[in-house]
Amino acid sequence: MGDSEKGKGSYLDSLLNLDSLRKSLIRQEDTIIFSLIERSKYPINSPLYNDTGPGDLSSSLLEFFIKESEGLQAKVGRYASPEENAFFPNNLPSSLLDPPNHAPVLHPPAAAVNINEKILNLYLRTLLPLISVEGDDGNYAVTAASDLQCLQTLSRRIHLGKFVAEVKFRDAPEDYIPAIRAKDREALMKLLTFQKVEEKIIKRVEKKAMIFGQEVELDENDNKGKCKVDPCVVSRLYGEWVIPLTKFVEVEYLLRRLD
Ligand SMILES: O=C(O)C(=O)C[C@]1(C(=O)O)C=C[C@@H](O)C=C1
Repeated sequence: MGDSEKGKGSYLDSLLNLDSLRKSLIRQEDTIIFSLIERSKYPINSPLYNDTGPGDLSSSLLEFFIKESEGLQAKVGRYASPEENAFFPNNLPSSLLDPPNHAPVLHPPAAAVNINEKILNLYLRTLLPLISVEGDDGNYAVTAASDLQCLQTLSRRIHLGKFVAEVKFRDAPEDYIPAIRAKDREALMKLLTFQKVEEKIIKRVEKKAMIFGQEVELDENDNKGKCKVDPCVVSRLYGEWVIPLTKFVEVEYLLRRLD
């Protein structure tokens, strides 16, 4: 087996193992928190989000930026990965690369679950005002790039729920199949919930936001203790949106698992 084959084997194994998926979710907390810290450098820059952009642009400047960026990334194979979901999946160009030659990990009809519209609305309406200050510094390109980074890291984390659901289903099909057949969302939610795991995550992300967002000074007395992103916003983000949306993806995936 060549190096690339070995790599593929362990990559697929890691997507079918609850411990390694949870490790990946923990590592993604760092990426999400750093992306929020980056976005908080810029003010809201609201002209980016106006319904119509400059000139004859019929969408917001941010939507235009996301569509064009996704088009470019699609050509380099981003959406050939089952972990990636586009915000504007219609009419994306094909990848220039050969498709991956391993068996799909996810159940094909269920793999199409995509809740990015919800994530985008939540980001724009609720999260952005909590992490950026009022104002307009005209830095629209870097602000849009920063928005896209936040959106993609959040989307990746939340949609990893499909893999978590697949592993849980494979581990105990006899528990899940009756609830899926009965389309019983509540029973599915109960089966896939681990309260203790959630409580730990919410505490950990608050602590990480406190540590990652500190001003680092050589003289400890100069550290005023102000964080770049409010740790309470990060724990709220996880408790009220990230974890519930991940669970929503898990349920949506499972409901299609027997199709
Ligand atoms: O770790 C799991 O079992 C998951 O399903 C992921 C997750 C999460 O979003 O972090 C969601 C539901 C569980 O209650 C715990 C954690």
